[in-house]
Amino acid sequence: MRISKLCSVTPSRTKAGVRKTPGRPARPSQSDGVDPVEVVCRLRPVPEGEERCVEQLDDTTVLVTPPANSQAFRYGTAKEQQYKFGTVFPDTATQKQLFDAVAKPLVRDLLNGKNGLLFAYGITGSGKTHTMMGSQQDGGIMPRCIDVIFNSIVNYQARRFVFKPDRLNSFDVQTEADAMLDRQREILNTPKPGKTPRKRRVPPTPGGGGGGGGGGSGSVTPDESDAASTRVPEVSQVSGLDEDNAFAVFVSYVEIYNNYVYDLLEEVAPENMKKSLQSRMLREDNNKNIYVHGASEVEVSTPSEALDALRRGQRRRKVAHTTLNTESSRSHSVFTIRVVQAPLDPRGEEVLDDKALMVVGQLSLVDLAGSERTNRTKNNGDRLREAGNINNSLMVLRTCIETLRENQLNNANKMVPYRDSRITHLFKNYFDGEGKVKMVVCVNPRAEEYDETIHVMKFAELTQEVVVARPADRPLDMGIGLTPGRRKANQILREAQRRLGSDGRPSEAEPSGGEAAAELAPVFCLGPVWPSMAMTPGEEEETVRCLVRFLERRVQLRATLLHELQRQQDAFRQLLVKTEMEMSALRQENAQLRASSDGSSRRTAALEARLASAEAANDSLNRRFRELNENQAALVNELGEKEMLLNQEGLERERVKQRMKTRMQQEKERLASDMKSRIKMNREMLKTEMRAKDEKLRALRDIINNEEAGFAVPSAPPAPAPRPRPSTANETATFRPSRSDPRLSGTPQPKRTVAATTRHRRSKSTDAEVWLDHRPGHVLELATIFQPKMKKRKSVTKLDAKDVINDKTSKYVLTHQDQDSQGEVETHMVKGDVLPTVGGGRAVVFSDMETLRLSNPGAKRPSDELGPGLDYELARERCATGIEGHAAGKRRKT
Ligand SMILES: Nc1ncnc2c1ncn2[C@@H]1O[C@H](COP(=O)(O)OP(=O)(O)OP(=O)(O)O)[C@@H](O)[C@H]1O
Repeated sequence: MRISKLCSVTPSRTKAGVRKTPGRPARPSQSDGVDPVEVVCRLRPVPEGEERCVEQLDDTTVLVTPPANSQAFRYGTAKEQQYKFGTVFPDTATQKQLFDAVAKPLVRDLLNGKNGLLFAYGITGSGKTHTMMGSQQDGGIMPRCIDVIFNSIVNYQARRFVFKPDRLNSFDVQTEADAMLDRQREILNTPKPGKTPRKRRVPPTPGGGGGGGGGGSGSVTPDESDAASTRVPEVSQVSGLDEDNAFAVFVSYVEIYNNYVYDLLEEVAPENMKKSLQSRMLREDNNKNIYVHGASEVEVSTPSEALDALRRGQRRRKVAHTTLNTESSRSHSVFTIRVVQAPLDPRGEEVLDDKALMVVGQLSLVDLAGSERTNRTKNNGDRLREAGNINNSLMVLRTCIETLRENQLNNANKMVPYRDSRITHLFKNYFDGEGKVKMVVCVNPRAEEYDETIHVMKFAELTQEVVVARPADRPLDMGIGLTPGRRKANQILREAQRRLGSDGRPSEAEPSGGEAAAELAPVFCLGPVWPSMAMTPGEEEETVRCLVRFLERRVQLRATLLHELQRQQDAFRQLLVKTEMEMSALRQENAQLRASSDGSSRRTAALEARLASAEAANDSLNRRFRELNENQAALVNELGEKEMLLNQEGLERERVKQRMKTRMQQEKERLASDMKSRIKMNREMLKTEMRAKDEKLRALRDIINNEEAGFAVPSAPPAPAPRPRPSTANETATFRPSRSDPRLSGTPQPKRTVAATTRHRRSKSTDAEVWLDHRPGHVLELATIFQPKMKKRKSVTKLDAKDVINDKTSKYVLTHQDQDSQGEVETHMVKGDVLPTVGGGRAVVFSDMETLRLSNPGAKRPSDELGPGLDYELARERCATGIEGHAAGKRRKT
């Protein structure tokens, strides 16, 4: 039901001096058939010395000051703010004061057949449970409501099981016989005290009403019963109830945990106690009221039975420990009290069996779970999921309230998302105008709680701006023509019958039959009390006249009553006849309907079963969906983390690469410079070696020249040694011995009369060659495999001119032995061609030198110094340098 009217601002909301939130709309007045949601604020005590952020300014206003360590203060968005509520209860306010002001009017409404919703809202640890439950000695709203209800209906309670829930959110009236059967069944089903030693029945409280029968749910543990005995009950009551009605009280207790509804009063066998409860569905009854389908509704006849049910449910509530509050409620709990009343029959004896005459009032007392920040409570796993669900359902509650307010302000018809959360879905009827809504905002004034308290304050203030339609008064007097005072008349009659003996006379024990008659008088009286009949002399006539008048009035009244009786009897008879006729028609119709109803029932049962399985499937899909969502969120987080790691690794790899590059570059440069210096050193060594060898050759030439006096070999002055030049790969590959080197040939260069014999030429005339093998001094015979090949030769130790100057000798070889740098014997064979000179002489032109050397392969040779890592280019260069150094065409045999 949409509330379209908005009304003027109430004076209390526009009090001077109060800084209001800008743009706040006017609050509707109550004269429009609507009531605003009543919001009161309760501050909880703060330990001495702790910093506060909430102060009470007056009965309706609080001042919220941001502390320096709050987020809002840090972001610079904080400022002092005043909030106004219906009433502000200071931290010294008692439970009774709060109950009288807030909950008692709702109990009055309940007993008059109206609905009410009261919920406690606030952050974790702000005192919601304390406000709703309280302690044994100082009960909160819930136990006080129970006490006041029973205090008020104690004399008008229906017998147990007369009203029976029909499991479709309504009640049936049973006949006294059926109710008695149920009572007997209950007694039989109640465990015997001997079988359950840890539990015992609570004796009914004195004056506990005419319930009789005792409750099956009334068993408590000794501890609880002790606690009950120390309980201080609320003694007040509500007056003005219809005494001719019979009342019964039913309680149900459900919790909404992770957006599932559980029945906290579900009968569970002790062995199954630890199994989790089955979740329940929310359904709409015939009157479009939302209710928890299949939730247990327990009839309670005494406050202790009701409190026992409350405690039983609380034991099952999911209470988890968080770091904020050691006993924090992790679920929303809804304790619902339903009071059923129906008129007694004309005799004042039994309840009229007519559903239309029945009136049911409902009061829902809700302890919401605390809103909390997950990072502050360090929740994880299940607790984190709980926190998410709690915050989500509270968020939906806020959204519903905001949408309602918006609709009412703008006369719009936006859909209110009641169904987004179970808690709002369950409250839908209240906001649609089926009852009064009140909210107790519990506030913990500690400065630490500022950031969350401010959200609670804003929401609470906003809630006050929502109005709900005032429920129409339900006619408790059904206008069915029943005589008022039936209950009392019946009681008196019963009392009189009890006092009268079986013979209809007053029993001996009774003081007098007259007293009973006197008590009956007010009920069956035909007029005022009899006038005095004492005959005072002189006033007899007057007395008689007065008596006559009295009797005439009485006779007249009697006649009127008789006439009325006759009229009523006639009307009744006609009604009976008519009813009888209708009854027979109805019977026929009933038979037809029953037949079709059976079919419908079967179809309904099948549909119900399908619905149940669909709901179960839907439930599990929802659960799965939620799990998948959670998994997805977790995976997304994980992915993000992994991507971050990858990025970091990439960066690290780049850094290492860069470092390696730099090091490689440095190493390369170092090696290059190292190599250069080594090469330089080797070159120097080779040059030195070459110089030494040149020296030796020169010495050899000198020897030869000296030994062969008269041997006319013109010798040219030694030419300057050619400057070593850097060799190239090509030069190495196309190695040509420098036969023209004047240092070796000893041929006079300027004349150039004789061409040096080439090896090529030599090979062609090998057979014709006659060698002059010159071995001066002692030559060691070496076991070399390679031996000079000289087919024709003449060996001499001392050279004679005629050995050379003849026509036969064409080749000359000088064998010379030496010691190399390793101490090995090196045999040098300096070869030359014996060529005729133009003067008719003979000249030896040195063209080749062969070196025979034996060396130990294990011994270290100078070339090894180059090391294993010697670069090919470097080796080649070094060889080339060596060859270049041996400009005389030296060949090495090893
Ligand atoms: N008005 C008060 N007077 C004295 N003590 C109080 C008051 N309000 C709260 N407390 C104490 O503060 C503590 C926390 O209160 P309570 O459990 O009621 O918080 P809560 O809002 O229900 O928390 P949660 O949402 O976690 O269930 C309890 O020990 C309670 O006794």
